Formats: sequence, structure tokens, C-alpha cells
Amino acid sequence: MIANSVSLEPLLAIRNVSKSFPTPNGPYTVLEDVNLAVRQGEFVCIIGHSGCGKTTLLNMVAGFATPTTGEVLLRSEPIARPGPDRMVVFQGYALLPWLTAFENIYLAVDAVWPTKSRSEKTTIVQTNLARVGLSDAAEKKPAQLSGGMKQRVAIARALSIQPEVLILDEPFGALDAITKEELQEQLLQIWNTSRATVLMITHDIDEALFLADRLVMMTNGPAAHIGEVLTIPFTRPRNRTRIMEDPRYYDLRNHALDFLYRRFAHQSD
Ligand SMILES: Nc1ncnc2c1ncn2[C@@H]1O[C@H](COP(=O)(O)OP(=O)(O)OP(=O)(O)O)[C@@H](O)[C@H]1O
Repeated sequence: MIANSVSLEPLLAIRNVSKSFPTPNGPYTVLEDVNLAVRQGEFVCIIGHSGCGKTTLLNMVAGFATPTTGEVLLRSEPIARPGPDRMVVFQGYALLPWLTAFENIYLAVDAVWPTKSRSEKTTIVQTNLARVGLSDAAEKKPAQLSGGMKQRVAIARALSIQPEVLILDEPFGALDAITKEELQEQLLQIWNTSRATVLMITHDIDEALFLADRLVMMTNGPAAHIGEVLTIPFTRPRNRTRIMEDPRYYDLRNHALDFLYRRFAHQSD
């Protein structure tokens, strides 16, 4: 079971992190005093109202941005820039429309391992397309793929790089409910074999309760911080029906709903 393989040492440490952006009216503090330690192999979901700073936080883990104060450490080293040890999958897929699924992934593999032979790189691409069930769609371009298939290609591309940390920014937000559930199950299978540490933003409490080891709940901005962290106790491998029959599921769900819609209600939601 994956829970047994989780190391006790934090792989990732977010320490006293604040982030401000300059504006014409002075600095705008999005995040203030955010602290989180993530163990290797953990699956962590982050939830919070729109605009509270979830993407800003994960951008600092990805290395797209740096904290204004505090530090983000990977294996005790400050994260200063993006790197192949951390891959991001966005809601909008970010595939190049003129390339096939195979070519989109190959491009990333080639960028990270330019010295590998063409056949080695081809094997990596094919292996990861197979992991997401898309071997038959290798020669299709994004316009010929459904939203769920595009997101599978984006996940296969991220996995091809064998990242230590997989950062998922609301990856299933644009998908219909059935496709979303299929991809959640596929993601859990992939996570189980890849052993990657996953940080995933979601707006969906049920998704977080199905996927995550812990659910990080953020307060509203400006100056948002982590309000509470829920530990999700369901054993793995997880079965959706069994989880929904577990009375703890409703306790956790109600607790998260109370946090989001009563204690930290947001006017625009
Ligand atoms: N580069 C920037 N310059 C100025 N303000 C920014 C910048 N990036 C983000 N912000 C502001 O920071 C706040 C947090 O944005 P962020 O995208 O991190 O929120 P979020 O929680 O991910 O939102 P959503 O759930 O809607 O994606 C917003 O008010 C946004 O306008």
C-alpha cells in the first residue's frame, strides 16, 4: 500500500512564505505566512476560494515565481527556477496544436534528455502514452482529441519527465463529471506506480476526498494563509463507493464545506 512507502522526511518545505505583487497603489499581499511540509510520495490537494492565491503558491513550488519573504525548499535546497524535477499540468492542457500527441510529448522528453537516442526517447513517449490509455491516439493532433484525452496527453507529457513533484493546477476543472471520475481513477493508478509527490489544486471537495492524503484549506485573500489541513484517512487502493459509504466521508465533507462556505465564505461564490 502506498501509505507505507511514504517517507517521514519532508521532500518539500514551504516556510513562512509571503508573496506580494507590486500594484499602482502599492504592494498587494496575496499570501502571508504560509507553512507546509510535504512528504515524499504524498498526495496533497489544495482548496480555497477563487483568487486566494493557490496558483501563486504552486508557482513558487514550480519555480515560476519566488517568495517575497520566506522560502520554498525541495530536499532542503531553495527552489530558484523551474526544473524537470517538478512538472506542471494546467487546466488548459497547454499542448501545441500543430503537433501530434506523440510529438507534444517527444518535444518535452527531447528538451530534458537531448543526449538520449531517438529510439530511447520514442520508448519513453510510447510507455507514457500507454500509461494514460492513449497508445491509439499517438498520431492525433489536439483538435482531434476530446478534453479528457488532451488532459491525458498533458499528464503523459509530465510523467515522461519522471518528475519528483507533479503539480496539477485544477487539471479536471473543464471536464464533464464522468470523464473527470475516469481521470481521477487513472491518476490514482499512475500515482501508485510513479511514486511522484502530487500537489493538486481543486475546487471539488469530493475530488480531494477521493484522491488526497491531506487536504489543505486556504483562507481568503488578501494575505491568505493555510487555515486548516484535513488528513484523509481512507485506505488505499480507494474505492469511490466504499468511501461514500464511510460515515467519516460525510464528517470530512461537512467540515470542508463549513470551512469554505461559512467560516471563510466568499462574496462572489
Ligand atoms: N503577477 C501578478 N501581479 C499582480 N497580481 C497577481 C499576479 N498573479 C496573481 N495575482 C493576484 O493574486 C491573487 C491570487 O491569484 P491566484 O491565481 O494565485 O489565485 P487562485 O487561488 O489560484 O485563483 P483561482 O482559483 O481563480 O485560479 C489574485 O488576486 C490575482 O489577481
